[in-house]
Amino acid sequence: MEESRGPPPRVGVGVFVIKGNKVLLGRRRSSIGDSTYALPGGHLEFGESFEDCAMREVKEETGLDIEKIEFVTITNSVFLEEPKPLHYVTIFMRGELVDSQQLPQNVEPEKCDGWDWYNWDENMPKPLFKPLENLVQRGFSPFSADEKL
Ligand SMILES: CC(C)CCOP(=O)(O)OP(=O)(O)O
Ligand SMILES: [Mg+2]
Ligand SMILES: [Mg+2]
Ligand SMILES: [Mg+2]
Repeated sequence: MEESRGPPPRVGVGVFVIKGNKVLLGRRRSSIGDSTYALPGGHLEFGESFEDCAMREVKEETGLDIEKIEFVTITNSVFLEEPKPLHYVTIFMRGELVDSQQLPQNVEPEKCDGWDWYNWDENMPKPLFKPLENLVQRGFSPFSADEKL
């Protein structure tokens, strides 16, 4: 049995907040993926559904209220370049603004440099957070996803 080279995998939830043909991204300030561009999202907490976690994390981080939340895809990401090795399974969800005019707020400036809207398939900011880069590498689009849990 191979000895463990890091802590047990944890579960993250990343949320594609969709506005027209754009998605919301922010540059992380974190021990994990510092200075990389990521979706709003975070750790799945005890007893939470994927939908509840998506709604909570988006609200906590951007102040946005989202609806029509659905599963889109999943990644299995091992972080070996971080200060300590980490392993995350990330559940990706998609949601739409309840109020299409609502503006994102940078509610946790200690964790994020700020939020902005980007076209998914062109001029994406770099570098992307590893789980998101994994999706780009495999040609994923949140606009055409039809993967089901
Ligand atoms: C590392 C990632 C895949 C899961 C955790 O995301 P996060 O660091 O944004 O976590 P929180 O928003 O819960 O602080
Ligand atoms: Mg969070
Ligand atoms: Mg987060
Ligand atoms: Mg959290």
